[in-house]
Amino acid sequence: MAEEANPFESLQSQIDDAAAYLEVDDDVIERLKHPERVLETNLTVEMDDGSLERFKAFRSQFNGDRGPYKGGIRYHPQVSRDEVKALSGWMTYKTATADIPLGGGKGGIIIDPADYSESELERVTRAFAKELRPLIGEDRDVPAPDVNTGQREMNWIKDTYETLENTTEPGVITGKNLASGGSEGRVEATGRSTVIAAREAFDYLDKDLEGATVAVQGYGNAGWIAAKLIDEMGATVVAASDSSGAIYNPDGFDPVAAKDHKNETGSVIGFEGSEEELTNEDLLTLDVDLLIPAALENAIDADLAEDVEADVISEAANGPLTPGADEVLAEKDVFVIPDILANAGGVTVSYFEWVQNRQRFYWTEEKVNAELEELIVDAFDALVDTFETHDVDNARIAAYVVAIQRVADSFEEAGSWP
Ligand SMILES: NC(=O)C1=CN([C@@H]2O[C@H](COP(=O)(O)OP(=O)(O)OC[C@H]3O[C@@H](n4cnc5c(N)ncnc54)[C@H](O)[C@@H]3O)[C@@H](O)[C@H]2O)C=CC1
Ligand SMILES: O=C(O)CCC(=O)C(=O)O
Repeated sequence: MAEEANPFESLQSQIDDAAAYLEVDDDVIERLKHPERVLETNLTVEMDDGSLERFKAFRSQFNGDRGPYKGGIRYHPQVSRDEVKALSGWMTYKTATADIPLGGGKGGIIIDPADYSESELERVTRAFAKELRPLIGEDRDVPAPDVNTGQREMNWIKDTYETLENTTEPGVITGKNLASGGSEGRVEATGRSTVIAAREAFDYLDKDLEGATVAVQGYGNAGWIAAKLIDEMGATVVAASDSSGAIYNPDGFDPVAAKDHKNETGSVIGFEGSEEELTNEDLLTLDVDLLIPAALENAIDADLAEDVEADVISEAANGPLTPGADEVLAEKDVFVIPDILANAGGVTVSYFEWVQNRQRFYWTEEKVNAELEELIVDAFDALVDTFETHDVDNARIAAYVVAIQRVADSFEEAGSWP
């Protein structure tokens, strides 16, 4: 029977796996397995035809021991309270892995944006921003983009917040466009860290990235940029997918042309550089050197993991492997670079954006990318160091050992229980 993974339970089991290697008090570990608070709200919004529609929305503030809560806002029909809680926990351990002074949060609205006009989406977003207003702020909680949200939504949230607060506070949200106080390099940052981490893993495993074959599941912000950058590093992108299916060419294709095709038609399907169309499942089990899951949670469960043939997986998505898949892949010696490191580029450049907003002093793209490179390489080195010294089963556990220790240290150094 296929493994049914609740993302929040997956997060908690990842924490338990790592806690076994740590000398952190059980009560502190238990605290670090739950969000500090979760907002659940209903947005009632007027549609273009004058009718009213209700949307359930959430914001989970998981942990603020190391700094303001930080994490994206997702628009998707499958958003749920448990998914948002899990994503906010993963943010907590991601900011700790990258060693940036932020906590973890996440938000989401249960909505399929494809069903709504731009003006309806603007009203939904501004309604959510009103509900978020008492919770967010540059020193409290700083949202950002995630699945199906981007600069447009971030600009609306910033504008609503600043209007209601009668202030200018661009650091209340990141992932804005440049004219609204965004950072150079933020759009590319998630894909960039995914490939920097892959490059470091290939180096660590003594594998050649030049000519290595790559499959990318999900061709949105994270996936397509990862495809473009890994191609620039000399690897060959042979497969890509989106929610309509997958394209494949064993000789490789131009990832930018595939993206242009998706922009024009709405999907990678039908791209002229493809030799064959595959199902999404076929893509995940291709015999490639590197697999980049860049869509949603639970893409690979224990059953499917048995058929995975990639040597290295770099998780651009959050939570793409179930705990059962992790076990199977560890037994098969597949090197999995966990999401909390591989996709940490997004929040790291969000951190740079927040720093620039607060200083009102903006960096060049070269500076952003150089600082990002340094933090991701340092995080990878810390992971490898723990992977080797603690004799853990997989790289995810190593990343959590490092991250949980950092969060626990902040909590314990701040004082005692209330
Ligand atoms: N945008 C960001 O800055 C960050 C995103 N992430 C994670 O990366 C993942 C993707 O996010 P974005 O690229 O921002 O979203 P996006 O909305 O730009 O793109 C998502 C892509 O996944 C595809 N997709 C959906 N279901 C699929 C399926 N079953 N099989 C194949 N493709 C499927 C969609 O068609 C779309 O191309 C998510 O897990 C997100 O949490 C992580 C860190 C930061
Ligand atoms: O940029 C950010 O603050 C968070 C991005 C995000 O939601 C993620 O890393 O999953």
